[in-house]
Amino acid sequence: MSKKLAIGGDHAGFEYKTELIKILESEGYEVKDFGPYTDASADYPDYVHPLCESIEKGEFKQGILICGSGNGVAITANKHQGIRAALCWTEDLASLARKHNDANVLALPARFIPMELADKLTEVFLNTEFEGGRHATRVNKIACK
Ligand SMILES: O=C(CO)[C@H](O)[C@H](O)[C@H](O)COP(=O)(O)O
Repeated sequence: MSKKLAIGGDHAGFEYKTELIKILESEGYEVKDFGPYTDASADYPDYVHPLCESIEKGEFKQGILICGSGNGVAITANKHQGIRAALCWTEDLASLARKHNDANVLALPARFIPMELADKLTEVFLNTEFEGGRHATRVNKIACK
């Protein structure tokens, strides 16, 4: 799996995003931060759309999006045909998002999980492979175009 990664969110995810970038870079990931760059109130679509377009263009294989509940970023990301964003709050969900759904974006709910769990979910997501097989048949039927 590529060590290049896209990350973004909104003000509610800013602190976790900052922490995750530090951790990921210390692990050798090249992380592009799509913002926001402060914790001032921000509109997550302004950051989510550019990140998703970048993944759709092939500049990144995977991304992490963080907002308060994770729903705003996930809903926005999943408007993109090339994006499969999964909102995860347990390790099993993060693992299944990769194994069964080939999710390419992890959506994290910063206001509902501790930072240590956000880190763990990210690790599981980035280190779990898609199982393919029957799941590939289904995943190939997701996009609408
Ligand atoms: O969009 C969201 C809900 O799905 C995110 O959780 C946002 O971070 C949240 O709505 C931000 O709320 P705030 O009151 O503007 O801080």
